[in-house]
Amino acid sequence: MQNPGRSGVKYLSQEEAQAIDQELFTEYKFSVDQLMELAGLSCATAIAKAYPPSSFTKSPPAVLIVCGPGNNGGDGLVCARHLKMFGYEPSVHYPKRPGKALFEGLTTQCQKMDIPFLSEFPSEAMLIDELYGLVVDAIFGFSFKGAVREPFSSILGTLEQVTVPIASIDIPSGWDVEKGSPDGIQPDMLVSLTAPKKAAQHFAGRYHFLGGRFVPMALQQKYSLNLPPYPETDCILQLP
Ligand SMILES: NC(=O)C1=CN([C@@H]2O[C@H](COP(=O)(O)OP(=O)(O)OC[C@H]3O[C@@H](n4cnc5c(N)ncnc54)[C@H](OP(=O)(O)O)[C@@H]3O)[C@@H](O)[C@H]2O)[C@H](O)CC1
Ligand SMILES: [K+]
Repeated sequence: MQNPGRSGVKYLSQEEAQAIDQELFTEYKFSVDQLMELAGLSCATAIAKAYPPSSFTKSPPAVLIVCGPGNNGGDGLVCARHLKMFGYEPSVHYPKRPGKALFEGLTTQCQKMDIPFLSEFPSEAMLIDELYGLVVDAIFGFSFKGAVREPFSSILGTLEQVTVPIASIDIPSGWDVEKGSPDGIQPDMLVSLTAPKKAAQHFAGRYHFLGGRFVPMALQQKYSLNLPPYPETDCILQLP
């Protein structure tokens, strides 16, 4: 087996993560909506496990979800909807919206569930700490490359200074997908989808979960993912 992580699970290169993603769509005929729903539900479930509403210092448990322009941002919108169902009070910042029906639909669903969309990102980290007990980072996933462009570089600059925990979906945003980023945001939680990416080896937060229990066994074997067994019917699994 190549490149096994601490739990024996394989840590994927950017190219492998994108190849598996493509294969799920082209060969296995999943639709993006299907996998995004399962990915977002996994993230909300992991959050509820690590940060139950009772652990928040303020009630209602307010969560700020920052969504980026790609599918990672879509996972964030799905996560926001499920968090609301779980009793949290999510607010979304979604500054760069792709003009696609999938994302418009997810946005409408959130709006109709009274999830506010903030037009401006709070400029001060202190303000975020005062208003929210958790930040969900759904800005970039495994397709991120190069230097961060605006408006996300300012947003990530602010997030580097917040003291409330950050939960990152799939990759801590701004991190090189393989090498990580010692100067970037340092999330308290990482939910790796399908399988962890190489950057996850630099994750030093408290909670690393695996989510997205949708990879057929033949595909797991083709890429030697060596995924640990999920407990019973759970959609998430905590990695050591
Ligand atoms: N198989 C799975 O596990 C599934 C995972 N899902 C989630 O999807 C993401 C990957 O989604 P993808 O759309 O391929 O990419 P990203 O969300 O990472 O982001 C792409 C957008 O980001 C912009 N981008 C890239 N680099 C930069 C940068 N340096 N600065 C600013 N913006 C950047 C890019 O913009 P362009 O201008 O280049 O077009 C893209 O718009 C995966 O990580 C999971 O979270 C699926 O939901 C389900 C299947
Ligand atoms: K992310």
